[in-house]
Amino acid sequence: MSSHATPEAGAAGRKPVTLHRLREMHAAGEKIAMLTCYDASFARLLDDCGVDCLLVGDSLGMVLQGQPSTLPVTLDEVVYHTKSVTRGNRSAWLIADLPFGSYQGSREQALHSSVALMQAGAQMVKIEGGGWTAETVRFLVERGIPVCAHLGLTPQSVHALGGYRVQGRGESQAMTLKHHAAELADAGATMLVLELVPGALAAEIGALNPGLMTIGIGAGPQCAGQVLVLHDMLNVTRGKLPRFVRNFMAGASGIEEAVRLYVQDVKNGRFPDPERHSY
Ligand SMILES: Nc1nc(=O)c2c([nH]1)NC[C@@H]1CN(c3ccc(C(=O)N[C@@H](CCC(=O)O)C(=O)O)cc3)CN21
Ligand SMILES: CC(C)C(=O)C(=O)O
Ligand SMILES: [Mg+2]
Repeated sequence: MSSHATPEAGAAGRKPVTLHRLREMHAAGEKIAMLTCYDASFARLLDDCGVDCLLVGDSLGMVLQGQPSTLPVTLDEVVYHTKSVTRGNRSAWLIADLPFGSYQGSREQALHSSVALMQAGAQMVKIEGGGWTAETVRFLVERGIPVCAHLGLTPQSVHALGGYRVQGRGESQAMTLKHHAAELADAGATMLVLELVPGALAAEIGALNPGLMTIGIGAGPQCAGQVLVLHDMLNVTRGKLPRFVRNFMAGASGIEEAVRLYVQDVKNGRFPDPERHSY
């Protein structure tokens, strides 16, 4: 198991990805490649393949635990996986999801939950929803916690939304989404995951908020970056997958090549395909 890499060197000896570096990439038009990650072994592999950001997503409830939604996931569970990912990761930027029920109670609850994630090794927390969340985002950002917002299909609200459906269709829904994005940007969010929204709307939100790095999942190619659930892009997930997923194992010799292909195709704009993976 000997390695000739220096202890602090990650993918091809890259320097740690910082918020400063991500902003530079964004300004230069270099796409940000993000994947979900839940354990130390994959953290090392994804980091070695040049994935910019790892997300300890509450999707772990579905892909690791077999739950029917992300709602049963607890803060302690996300903390546990964040600690594992932190140990395996060397240089990728590490984001952890605030799970359902860990931030809605009060700004103080959101702070306590975020502290737990940051102490587990996260460098940024992700919070679902718009409107009331803006004041929580401001509270966290003022206290030194970088925040990624999440709009569009917010899976913790699946029962309120009536299923995993495309969001922001129609003029009034699109207006609300744009309004929420602007409020979150003003509150100090530095990233924004846009899930299952029309590509044109995602592009518009990015253009209207140049300080906000938009990360799309089923939101078209005109985002600052892309994210997928690891098990989906590695063709591990069984059953019907959302149309925005591409199986990167097809045409790859193994997991490492599939991940490198993902990074490459996000960077050069070949993923997502505006026809097949967008709405
Ligand atoms: N494995 C996994 N991958 C994910 O991307 C994911 C999760 N789990 N869990 C949490 C949410 C749920 N997600 C989903 C689930 C289903 C669709 C889906 O079936 N979408 C339809 C579009 C429906 C419409 O047109 O309104 C599709 O065909 O893509 C999308 C996102 C995304 N997230
Ligand atoms: C799919 C991403 C954006 C997520 O929130 C998760 O994996 O939980
Ligand atoms: Mg999530």
